Amino acid sequence: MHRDFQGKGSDMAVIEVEDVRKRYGETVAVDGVSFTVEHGEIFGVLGRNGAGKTTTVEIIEGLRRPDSGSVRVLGLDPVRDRKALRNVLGVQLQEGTLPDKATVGELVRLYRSFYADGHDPHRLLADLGLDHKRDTFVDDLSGGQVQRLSIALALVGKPRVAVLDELTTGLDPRARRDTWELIEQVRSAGVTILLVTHFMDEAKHLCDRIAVFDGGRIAALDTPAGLVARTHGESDASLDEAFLAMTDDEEPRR
Ligand SMILES: Nc1ncnc2c1ncn2[C@@H]1O[C@H](COP(=O)(O)OP(=O)(O)OP(=O)(O)O)[C@@H](O)[C@H]1O
Repeated sequence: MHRDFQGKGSDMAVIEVEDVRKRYGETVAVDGVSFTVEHGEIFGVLGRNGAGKTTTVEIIEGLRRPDSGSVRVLGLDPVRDRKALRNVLGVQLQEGTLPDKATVGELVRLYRSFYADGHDPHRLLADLGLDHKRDTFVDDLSGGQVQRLSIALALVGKPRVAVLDELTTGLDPRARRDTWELIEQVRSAGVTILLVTHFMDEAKHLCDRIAVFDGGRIAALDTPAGLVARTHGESDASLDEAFLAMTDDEEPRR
């Protein structure tokens, strides 16, 4: 994996989101969201269903245009510079988007061919515990194996930025731990990671900072420990409790 950040200086923010807004008809999905993700960070995006996470992430990936505001990824505009971005951004596809009648090996080799540089498909599949499934059709994989394949496809092009959505949904406890370890290795190789998750233990374990989305806005942005301290002072409350306090409409917003 690359150790060098071949960018414009590693102190530059890798992802810059500034006052992004997006409506779908009457629904305000994203309502003035701003944040930056630094090089080498694992940045978590947490929030209840419908909080605006996917819309924000899809705007970062260039799949949707914001109504207003701006986004830069490694200095690139995700819509205008989509081609250039494709070479440096790895995206984990959602379940159901992979062709059923392709094998694991075929897909990883195909995705590898999209990039000038990349990981060895065999090695990557071995790291993800999928080497014995190389000749298996996507159709015949378990849910957890499809999930691991989607991670392989996001990483095979040695991206400098990876967007991982529901990273470990459907994985058993052992596979989750292995995946966390892999993500930590990917980060230590210099990859910046944006992680959308519903799992508090995952956010606490992996993320340097977390943005808590609520009603299309960022309700809080801090380290996992900082989020707990905001809502529960020095107590040993969990991140779950902090999250509930920050996103519960019955409670005063902090
Ligand atoms: N294509 C669309 N057309 C209309 N409304 C949409 C569309 N996509 C999302 N929305 C609405 O925008 C709001 C934000 O949705 P979004 O998918 O961004 O939230 P989310 O935080 O990712 O939710 P989840 O955790 O359930 O995936 C929701 O009210 C949702 O119903």
